[in-house]
Amino acid sequence: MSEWQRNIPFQVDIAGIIDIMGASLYSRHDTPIRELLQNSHDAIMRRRRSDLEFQGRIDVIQDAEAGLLTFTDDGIGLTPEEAENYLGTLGLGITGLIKRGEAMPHLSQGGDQGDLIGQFGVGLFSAFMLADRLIVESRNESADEAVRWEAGPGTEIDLSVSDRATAGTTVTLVLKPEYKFLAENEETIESTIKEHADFLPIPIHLNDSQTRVNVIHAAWFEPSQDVETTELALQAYFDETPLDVIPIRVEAPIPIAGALYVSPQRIPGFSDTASVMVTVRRMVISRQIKELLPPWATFLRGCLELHGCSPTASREDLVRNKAFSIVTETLEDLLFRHFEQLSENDPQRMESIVNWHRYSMAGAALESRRLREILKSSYRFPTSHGPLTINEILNLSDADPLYEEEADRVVWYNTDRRQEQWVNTLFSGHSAPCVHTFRSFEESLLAYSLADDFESGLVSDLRIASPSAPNFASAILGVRELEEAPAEWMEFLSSVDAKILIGSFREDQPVMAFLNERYELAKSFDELKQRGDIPTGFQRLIDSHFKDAPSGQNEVILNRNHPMISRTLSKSPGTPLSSVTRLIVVNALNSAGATTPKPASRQQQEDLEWIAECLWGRED
Ligand SMILES: Nc1ncnc2c1ncn2[C@@H]1O[C@H](COP(=O)(O)OP(=O)(O)OP(=O)(O)O)[C@@H](O)[C@H]1O
Repeated sequence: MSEWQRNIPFQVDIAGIIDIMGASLYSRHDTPIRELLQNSHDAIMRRRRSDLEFQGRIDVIQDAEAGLLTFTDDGIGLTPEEAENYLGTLGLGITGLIKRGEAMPHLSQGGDQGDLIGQFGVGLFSAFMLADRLIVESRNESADEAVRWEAGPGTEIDLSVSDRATAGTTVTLVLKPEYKFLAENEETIESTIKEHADFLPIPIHLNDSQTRVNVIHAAWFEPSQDVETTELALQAYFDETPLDVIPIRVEAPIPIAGALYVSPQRIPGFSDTASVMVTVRRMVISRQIKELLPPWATFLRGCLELHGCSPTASREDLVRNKAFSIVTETLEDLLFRHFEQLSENDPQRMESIVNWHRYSMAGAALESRRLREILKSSYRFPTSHGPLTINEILNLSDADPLYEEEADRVVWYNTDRRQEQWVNTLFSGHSAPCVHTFRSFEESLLAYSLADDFESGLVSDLRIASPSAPNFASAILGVRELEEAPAEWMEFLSSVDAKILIGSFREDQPVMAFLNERYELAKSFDELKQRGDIPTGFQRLIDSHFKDAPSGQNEVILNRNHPMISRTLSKSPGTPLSSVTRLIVVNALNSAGATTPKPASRQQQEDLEWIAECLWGRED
């Protein structure tokens, strides 16, 4: 067996790499345009270092006839050696070397001042996604001659002398047939430039037009922002009227600049799609960076420059690194402070913001105590006493020492929309309100907000407005001597599917019926479940809701003070009068909004026949 060892260089199949870039790295076909604008930007920035007055300019020219798209800048340019070393080496670029502090001193000119965008040395190659051939003609400002560099994705590179007279670089894309439209359609290129480079601090001109395509200036990036100007700028740029503007300028622990605003658009459900635009060194990275803002702030829009964050290689997202988490923490704290101050200084505006985005805020407040504190004075619940904030509800809910020994405050709530009117009537004579929480997250928000108070030593009891809740019957309904009905009556009334209680009321009513929404809900879900109609994700949600708050039952109180009921109860079930009572009970539940269970409907028929028979006698 012969022994051998060889040292071979890595082989890179450029055409294959370009395929990968197109298919996996970049999600859009216009990415190479952004990359080339970025290279021009970096070259101009490097030239500005030696000439602070230098403004620079980028020109994009479409040549429909020849199928060419060219990018020209008057930046620092490349020497023939630099073109040879850096243009044709995937993964190596002067920009990246400068940023990493590895560049020769004459290249870095004072080191990275943080204004260069490139870093990976792959951007130029992305042009092969669109082009069969790429031609770079460049002249370094202090070089004796200009250079021409030409290559196709799988070809050798041709280097030659160029007759370019001025400093700068022109990159020409000989477009693939399927991308020829990029040389023809002006609007496409214009919107791509705006999409990515609207705020780049260098004018970009298309097809020799006098006016630049990009806006460059945005009021929200100004070092000393004027809120009103920022508001107008946001309004014009995002085409909506902000409900509130939050100018942002943080230097430490990480620089964040820009402005956010409360959108007047309602965000459906608990959406997690943030729509804040992010720039890094003014190049737009994305209009939808996820997880940047806290989950409760989905109603915010705006634009932020995150100088300290690193774009991913595709430059369509940010790397989730330490800097990113510092930015998210800083932003969350800043937003909390903004809304806390707004609650103090302009409670009405805060209330209207909360009202506009109430469901996303209430849902998110379940996860955040600090947000709950803000909502306590700005989130209005519908109550029997009109819309009230939690603070107002608490102020009105002092416990009556006559009935309550343990609780300092008792907050009554109702979860069933169908009994809203009825509950409002019951509470109208009381100083304490009844809070309507028709959505389960509102019920949880109320419960969590009361629980937050326990730490301060206040015991607030949250009770559902139903006869089984302690002291409801006595304190609110004025029902005395409430007790469960004897077993024989429970049995007799079992088909109505409700808990049967007996009590004495002041009013001249035979029965009172209370619905329990959860019970009705649970019944409907049970039916759906049996039919297999509920998607598993939804089922899990429902199960957890019922686990946290077990379903109760509808309830009926028979009034023993009512002459007919007292006569009925004085005998055993089975008399015609007891059948009349059963009909009245079903009717009371129906009037409250409950549906009649099937066995009760059947029984209704039998009850009616039995009563008729007793009235007229059996006809043979
Ligand atoms: N218009 C230009 N003017 C001057 N030099 C350029 C120009 N375009 C490219 N270069 C040089 O070519 C190198 C490679 O460019 P490329 O776009 O591949 O990578 P990059 O810009 O360094 O990094 P990234 O891939 O992150 O954009 C750059 O670092 C720069 O030195």
